[in-house]
Amino acid sequence: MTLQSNLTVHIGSFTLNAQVDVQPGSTLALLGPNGAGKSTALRALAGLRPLTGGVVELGGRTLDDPERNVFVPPEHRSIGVVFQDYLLFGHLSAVDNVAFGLRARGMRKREANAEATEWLDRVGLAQQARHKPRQLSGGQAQRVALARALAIRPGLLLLDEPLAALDAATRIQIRAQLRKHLDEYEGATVLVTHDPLDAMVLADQLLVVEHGSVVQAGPPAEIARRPRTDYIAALVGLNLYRGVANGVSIKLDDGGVLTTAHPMDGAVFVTFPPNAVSLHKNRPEGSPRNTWLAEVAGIEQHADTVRVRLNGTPDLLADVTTAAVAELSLTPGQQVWVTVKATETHAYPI
Ligand SMILES: Nc1ncnc2c1ncn2[C@@H]1O[C@H](COP(=O)(O)OP(=O)(O)OP(=O)(O)O)[C@@H](O)[C@H]1O
Repeated sequence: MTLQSNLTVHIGSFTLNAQVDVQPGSTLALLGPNGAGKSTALRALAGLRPLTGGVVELGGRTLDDPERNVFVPPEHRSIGVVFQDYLLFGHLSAVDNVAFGLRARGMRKREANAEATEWLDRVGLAQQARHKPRQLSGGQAQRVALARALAIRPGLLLLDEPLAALDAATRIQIRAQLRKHLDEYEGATVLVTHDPLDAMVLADQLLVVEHGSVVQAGPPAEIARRPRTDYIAALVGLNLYRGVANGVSIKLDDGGVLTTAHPMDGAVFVTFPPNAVSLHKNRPEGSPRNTWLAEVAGIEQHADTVRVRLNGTPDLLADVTTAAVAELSLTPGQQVWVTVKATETHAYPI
């Protein structure tokens, strides 16, 4: 079913305002920092938090419209949910958990059990059908919850941080399986995450929410290539600036000038990846056009690179090797020369 919604929710001083539309067979990820309003959006769609304003329509049916006094309670919406806070019923076996929604919708016990068993088989848990939730691993419980949500053949599937509680190895495995189930699922899916990798792997569309508002929407690759806020740029690991282009020269709004390879005019965003930055003790000779002096503000060790935060005009992130850190004997407070080739920068209109 197609989801069309315009969500306005007030909670105390917080306001969520977001348009969330998803086509059948498609997955939209809501991505954003803590407290942005992602879970609030999901709860509003599920009917667990009534709208203050706006509308929720699923398959042409109005589920919530405060202006017209329409509110369909959660159990009467064709919506399957996998939420962290009520993953499974502890006293029911895996198969009874999956059968629960079918029974609640009037299916006879034997039929519901047969369907539930099929669903458990589909998520690879036929052997665990009689297990209680406490006898399941985190990953298994997650799959039972997914089977329970899908068993009712909902028009809309809502997943709140479906992989957050899993350890790193299980996460990779469950992420791939979830992708497969979402590919097979014919309804619309809305997924909440603050892990960009989950969003990139699982979703066809991203909606980035900050402070209760949508700051960017589009396909994941497009958002990664053209981030519009610092949060998104940091998430996808890019340096991002706003400025005004005059040919290949871009005067940055917060100070500094960058040279880019392709001439442009007017207000632009300009980005370059941290691994395109070189650091030097002395001003390099015959260096690229983008050369400036900056001060090391922080050094963080990542898997196989070191991310260096630098204050300058402009500030930036640089990814360098451990060897380079040692060679430059980088320490916070130290001054270094920064270079970025014009061909490594990417500018696009605002
Ligand atoms: N029951 C509540 N009472 C008061 N404030 C609330 C309540 N639920 C949410 N909020 C506030 O609403 C805002 C949005 O919260 P929400 O849980 O939707 O964010 P989120 O993006 O899902 O964050 P997280 O990633 O931390 O789960 C926050 O500022 C939060 O403090």
